[in-house]
Amino acid sequence: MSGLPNIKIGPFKRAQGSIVLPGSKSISNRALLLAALSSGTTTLKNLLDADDTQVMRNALRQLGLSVIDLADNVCVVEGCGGKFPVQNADLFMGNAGTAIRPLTAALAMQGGNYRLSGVPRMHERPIRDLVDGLRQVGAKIDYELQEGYPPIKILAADIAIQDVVRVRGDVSSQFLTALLMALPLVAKEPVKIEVIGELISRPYIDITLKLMARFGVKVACPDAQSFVIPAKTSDAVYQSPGALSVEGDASSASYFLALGAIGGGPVRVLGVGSESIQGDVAFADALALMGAKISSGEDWIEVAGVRNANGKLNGITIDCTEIPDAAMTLAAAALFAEGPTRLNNIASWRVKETDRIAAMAKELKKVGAIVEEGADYIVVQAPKSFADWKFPAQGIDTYDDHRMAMCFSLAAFGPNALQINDPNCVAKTFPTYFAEFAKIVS
Ligand SMILES: O=C(O)C1=C[C@@H](OP(=O)(O)O)[C@@H](O)[C@H](O)C1
Ligand SMILES: C=C(OP(=O)(O)O)C(=O)O
Repeated sequence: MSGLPNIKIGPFKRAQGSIVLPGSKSISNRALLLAALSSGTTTLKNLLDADDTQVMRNALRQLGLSVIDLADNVCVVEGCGGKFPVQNADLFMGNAGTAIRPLTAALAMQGGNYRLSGVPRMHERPIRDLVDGLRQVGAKIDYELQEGYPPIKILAADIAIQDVVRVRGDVSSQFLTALLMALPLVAKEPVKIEVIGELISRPYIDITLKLMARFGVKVACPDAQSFVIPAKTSDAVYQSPGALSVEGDASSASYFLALGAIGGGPVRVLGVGSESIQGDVAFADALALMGAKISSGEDWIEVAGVRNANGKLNGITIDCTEIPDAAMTLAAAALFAEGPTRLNNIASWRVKETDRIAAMAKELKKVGAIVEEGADYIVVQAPKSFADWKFPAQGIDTYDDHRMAMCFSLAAFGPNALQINDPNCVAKTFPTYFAEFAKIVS
């Protein structure tokens, strides 16, 4: 599909089948970094092969690590025991938040000189709260173009660990994740990280803590806003667990689960289920609230149509602060619901791959939905009947946002075929999305 300007899909009526999910982006990039920082060799299984995890792998290789890709998404990482072999590097981070933010923090602990940059949109995505946190322990970081945004330069500095490091958590949880993973490298004494104000996207912090524990570092959480990192007892803080299997991606699952509701199902996703450590599995609960028939096991979730006799979902009002990514799928599923769907607490959408609230609103209107947007919410009302759907002759624009492309594949269950522009942007987290989609729709 590489480079295709657009694809035309649908109209479809049925979705049925099962899909083996690619590995979780969030777990893959954390596991790669922790494996690199640990002592010992780690064999990562079911690692996500996509743009976001390739930029992390390439950066680690540039930093002097051995990161070897084997067949079947197995990757072997030779840990460096906390000190990267290369102390000067210019690293390209694409548009991967889970790469640039944690790496910035880890690099700031190294005493070397590094530059991190990305695609133009990355240079519009905030990093100030992380830089402010790192400066509290003596890190020297300069903004190259615009204050508060990449590209950034990390300059060699002596890190002087403090008892308490404060960080804001209301723009992105990735800043806290980055500090949590990096500060153990230098914590001669226990360090408390205090979150100032609201902490959004909390389930991603739980992923961070669970993975750190797998690599031998246990963080205490005396209250919801405080995290205590233990004092290091040896130079190599992180210990390789030997092998680590990456779960399927719960955000990627959301598109197929929604298809199982609007296309009758059953559609089963394999790789995430009741045992998942990812917050986005809660998408299934939101879909159940909309009237979908859901069942699940340890590592699978299935959707078999909807409970309503008319075959439609119900509109709901829901707080999305814990499922920022899968929440986009709810906005698209709302095209097949009776009554409005209101998604609250989604301000962070505005600083992700694109301004997702604006992009969603604009494209949903193109197919005939009635949409209201606010600073931190969106309300989506489906076209009243099939006759009220509009046909966007120029297609649906995707804004270089993988989730826009994947969400709008759902809209091919309306009355018209649909053109999706620049579908290849799914490569950020799910390069084979449209091939997998084609296998289950008719
Ligand atoms: O830590 C992570 O793996 C992520 C955290 C979330 O970002 P925010 O914390 O910025 O909401 C999420 O949207 C992103 O896709 C992955
Ligand atoms: C927000 C996302 O990505 P990132 O990790 O770049 O923040 C996303 O995948 O939806």
